Amino acid sequence: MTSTLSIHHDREVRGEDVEEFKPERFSEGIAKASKDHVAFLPFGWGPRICLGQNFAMMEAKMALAMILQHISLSFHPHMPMSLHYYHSSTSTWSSSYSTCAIRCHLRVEIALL
Ligand code: HEM
Repeated sequence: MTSTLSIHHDREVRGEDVEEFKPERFSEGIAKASKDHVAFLPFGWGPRICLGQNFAMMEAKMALAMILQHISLSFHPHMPMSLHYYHSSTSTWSSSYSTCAIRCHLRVEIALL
């Protein structure tokens, strides 16, 4: 049985900062987030791969969309911003997709209900 926890915390593959919360490590896609592009297996792999993978991803996107409806985002006027378009065919979740990643600092205002 493969240990997803040890794969996702392998310093040789992910670097010494593996324990740090750095979502920007995925800014150029899953394939470039580590030295081994197949070492990201949140839903397992092979014949016993998670049956709810697509459902879980859809739910996560819906939850994020619902949260974002109550948050106002604006670009920070003094922070640099870079915009990247990339295309990947190695995603676990889709055979092919195009994505735009904006690396910037945001001001977040949350509207309390
Ligand atoms: C973020 C959410 C989820 C994560 C990270 C996740 C992750 C996993 C992992 C790691 C496995 C084991 C795969 C393996 O043994 O190689 C698994 C199995 C499974 N998951 Fe999920 N899962 C999630 C959500 C769901 C949901 C929402 C459902 C159902 C609606 C679901 C149904 C299943 C089932 C039925 C299996 C067993 C598949 C089998 O043994 O053939 N999962 N999941």
